[in-house]
Amino acid sequence: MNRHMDKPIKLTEVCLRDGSHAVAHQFTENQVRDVVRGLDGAGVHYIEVSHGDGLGGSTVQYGKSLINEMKLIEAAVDECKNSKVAVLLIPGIGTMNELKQAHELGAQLVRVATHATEADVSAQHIHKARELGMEALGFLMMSHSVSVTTLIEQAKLMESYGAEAVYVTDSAGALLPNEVRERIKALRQSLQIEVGFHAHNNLSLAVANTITAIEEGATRIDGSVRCLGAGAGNTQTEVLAAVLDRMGIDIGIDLYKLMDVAEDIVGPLIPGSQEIRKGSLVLGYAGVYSSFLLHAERAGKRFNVDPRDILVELGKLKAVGGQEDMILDVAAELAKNDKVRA
Ligand SMILES: C[C@H](O)CC(=O)C(=O)O
Ligand SMILES: [Mn+2]
Repeated sequence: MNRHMDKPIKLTEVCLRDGSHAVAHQFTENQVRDVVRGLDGAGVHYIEVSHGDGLGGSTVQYGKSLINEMKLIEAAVDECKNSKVAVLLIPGIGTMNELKQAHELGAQLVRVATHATEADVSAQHIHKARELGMEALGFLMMSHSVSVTTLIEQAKLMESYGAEAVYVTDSAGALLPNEVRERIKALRQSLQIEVGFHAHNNLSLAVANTITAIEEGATRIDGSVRCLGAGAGNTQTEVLAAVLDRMGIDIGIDLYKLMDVAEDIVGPLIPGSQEIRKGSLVLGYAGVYSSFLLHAERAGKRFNVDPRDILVELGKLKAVGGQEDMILDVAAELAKNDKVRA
């Protein structure tokens, strides 16, 4: 363990939840079963399964799932021998009903996600999860967009509701290593509970930022094999596992087995490529919610405008998760302005 760590690192694999954005929520039950079997065999601690926008996300606004997420959660639980199944819930998108259903199907942990200034809406879901006997963690999205002081205030609210950890969630992949360091350090100094970190790789900093977070004492860490996640994806789990191994930090995962899952099972599911391309780079550069990428690309085609212009505008407007409808408005407005100029 490193000098700041008082607990072992617990890894949550998010390729079946954050990665749901990258496959437009089209995972099949067999795909989920295969991935979970592989991850469980490699010793991954938690495997998150839900629609990309969390429980209840299958809507016209966020994208319809091919298969009902409850069926996928049930299948994942069925495949796990040691790993625990986690779910994500954004209050208002997911409700108590979905939380109870996921729990009855065997999900053992929920991450209650709110925008970084809206922690107060997580109270009842955190309480409910604890009452059900689930682990309940807070997830402060778009953490780059608020001051450290605000982040501390919001994290403390989640702690007061009973959260057992709070994550600095870099939804836009916009945080620089020094900004990760100051956020994790501040939360570690201000909270009694564990601190977590969730990265996106839009500026190619996900592994470096995750290591920085660990150095500052974060013990709840997210990764996605082959970077399968929104935008340029998350911290590539198998790469992180190799780096941690080189650093002498044992997280109890079989590196070769994890590499094989990445190569043989998850790789073939990836529709495009998770390399950093102009769209995902602009997400990190302009500080835009990573799951907006595919929506912006579609809107760009529909209105014949450059998706980068849409994303930059959304960054200026400080759009937050849940405001996906703004993407079409912005694209339509840009198209109108282009016509006026022409
Ligand atoms: C619902 C989002 O996709 C949650 C997340 O993974 C993030 O904000 O990043
Ligand atoms: Mn994410």
